[in-house]
Amino acid sequence: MSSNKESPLGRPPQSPQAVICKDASVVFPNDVRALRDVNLSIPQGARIALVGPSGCGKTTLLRVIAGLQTLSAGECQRMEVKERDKGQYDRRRCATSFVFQQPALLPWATVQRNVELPLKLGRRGADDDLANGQQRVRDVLMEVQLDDAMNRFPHQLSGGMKMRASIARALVTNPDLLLLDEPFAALDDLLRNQLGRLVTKLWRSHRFTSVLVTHNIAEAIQLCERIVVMHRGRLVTQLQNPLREKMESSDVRRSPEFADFYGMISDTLEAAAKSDDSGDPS
Ligand SMILES: Nc1ncnc2c1ncn2[C@@H]1O[C@H](COP(=O)(O)OP(=O)(O)OP(=O)(O)O)[C@@H](O)[C@H]1O
Repeated sequence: MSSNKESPLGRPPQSPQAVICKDASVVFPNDVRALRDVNLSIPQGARIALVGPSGCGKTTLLRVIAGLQTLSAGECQRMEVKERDKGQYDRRRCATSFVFQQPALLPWATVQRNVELPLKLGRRGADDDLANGQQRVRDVLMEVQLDDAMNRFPHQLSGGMKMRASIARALVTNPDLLLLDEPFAALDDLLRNQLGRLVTKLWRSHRFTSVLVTHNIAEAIQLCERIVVMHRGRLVTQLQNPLREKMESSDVRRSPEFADFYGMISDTLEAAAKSDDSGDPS
């Protein structure tokens, strides 16, 4: 018997895991084993980072979590969301949005048109009336501080502005799950930090579950409560971020705890790489 009473937000109070992967494996047709028996649970509202060397399977795991990649074995479940829509309770699959390294904005459309695109394409948006959708676009552009640039075209934006437009486009559908695949890798450190702070601010107000793929250990520590270290398709270890209470403070990077945790992650990565050198076939 279920005790799923809806919370005031219209979501069930007891559905703690947003994603559960059990023994998930992916073998591509060219026999590359991109994921091997991955077991991963992601609580609702958590922020998880996937780190590891190039080719270790981070993007493949992200695609599995999104439901875009078929598994060769095992399973991956995403939460079902129950929410009130026009007076009726409706079950739907969790809404997922992606942010990629390339903002991939349509060059012939203004920022406003780019951001409203998912509402036009998606089922959820189609249910909204036009006025609501347009208000939502304005709200989200305000949140990413692009409201003044809504009538500009992508070629009239800086790299950081393009990325903010891409983040706005991901958030306009109010996703339950936000998947970020090296979103800031092409940007300089200053912009990377600014956008990291923006994503944290947006997480505070929207409370989506997020999974970040990054090669940047410092970024993983500043943006995520749990760091998942991968190597050759396996989860090597999952580390709880001991700095999670302080990770938003601007001087956290100068603290000894930051250096310790950074060192622990890079030691784990190095140890995994050494196991390759020693001929460990796993
Ligand atoms: N569609 C595909 N067909 C065949 N092999 C693939 C495919 N996609 C990925 N691979 C291989 O699967 C492995 C994992 O790739 P994946 O992109 O998940 O790694 P990654 O950790 O995200 O790498 P990077 O950090 O370089 O982006 C790699 O060996 C890659 O070459």
